[in-house]
Amino acid sequence: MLMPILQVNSEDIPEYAIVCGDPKRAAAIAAKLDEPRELAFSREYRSFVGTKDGVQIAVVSHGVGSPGAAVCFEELIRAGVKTLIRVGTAGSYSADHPAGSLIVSTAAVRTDGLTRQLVPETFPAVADSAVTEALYYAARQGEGAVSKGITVTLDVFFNGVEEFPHRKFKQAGALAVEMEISALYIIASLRGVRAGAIVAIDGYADADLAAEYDPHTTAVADAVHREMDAAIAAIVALAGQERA
Ligand SMILES: O=P(O)(O)O[C@H]1O[C@H](CO)[C@@H](O)[C@H]1O
Ligand SMILES: O=c1cc[nH]c(=O)[nH]1
Repeated sequence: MLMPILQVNSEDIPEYAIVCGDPKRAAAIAAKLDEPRELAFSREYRSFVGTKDGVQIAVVSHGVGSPGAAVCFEELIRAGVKTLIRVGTAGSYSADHPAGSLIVSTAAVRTDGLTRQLVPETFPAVADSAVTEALYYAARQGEGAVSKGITVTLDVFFNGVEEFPHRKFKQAGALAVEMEISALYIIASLRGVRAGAIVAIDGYADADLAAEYDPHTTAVADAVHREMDAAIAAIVALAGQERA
């Protein structure tokens, strides 16, 4: 069956998928797989499939923001994906997590517009525990700092006249902010599949992003490569657990 927006055939989509915002990052992740094959490039959604240690993995970009990303997650699940891992970037809430460090997201604050139109506001956006543990273990095999904790999903990147909500979420224990994980966790829960996410810190959330945002430093690029490797290794480990 052809997925109308991703333009991929369900026959080509395996049970495991890595998703990320940037189509170029999707190509870089696919290049780490054996025999990668591009399936489609439709709108912001660039789709590949390849294998690692005999496990078939799809890699698909979802663009920026929860509504567009939700379309990607929904079509992948309809096509047969049972485990999704997001490999993203995020702004840090503290000097404990500087640019170049990694955070595995255990749950997401739902400061997005999409998920409140899917489930009640009291419903939590939580990662699958097995996926989270596999990601955290795999990430710690690489060099560099890795933490796990709550992340915030927000629709706003460049602020307007309203205050960002970062101060109160930091005080409550959140570690970083990005733009799609709550959608991933809520949709995974709704559709009965499992999901997890890892993000590379690319700066501080309370910086003036319009003036200072630079996700193209060597430290960030290295962290993105470490999180790509961690996601692939986590999927190979999860597939091994399922076979056992
Ligand atoms: O690096 P990605 O995966 O795109 O993630 C983050 O970067 C984008 C903002 O620049 C948003 O999509 C945010 O969630
Ligand atoms: O949403 C995002 C993503 C990366 N960095 C940020 O500061 N915010």
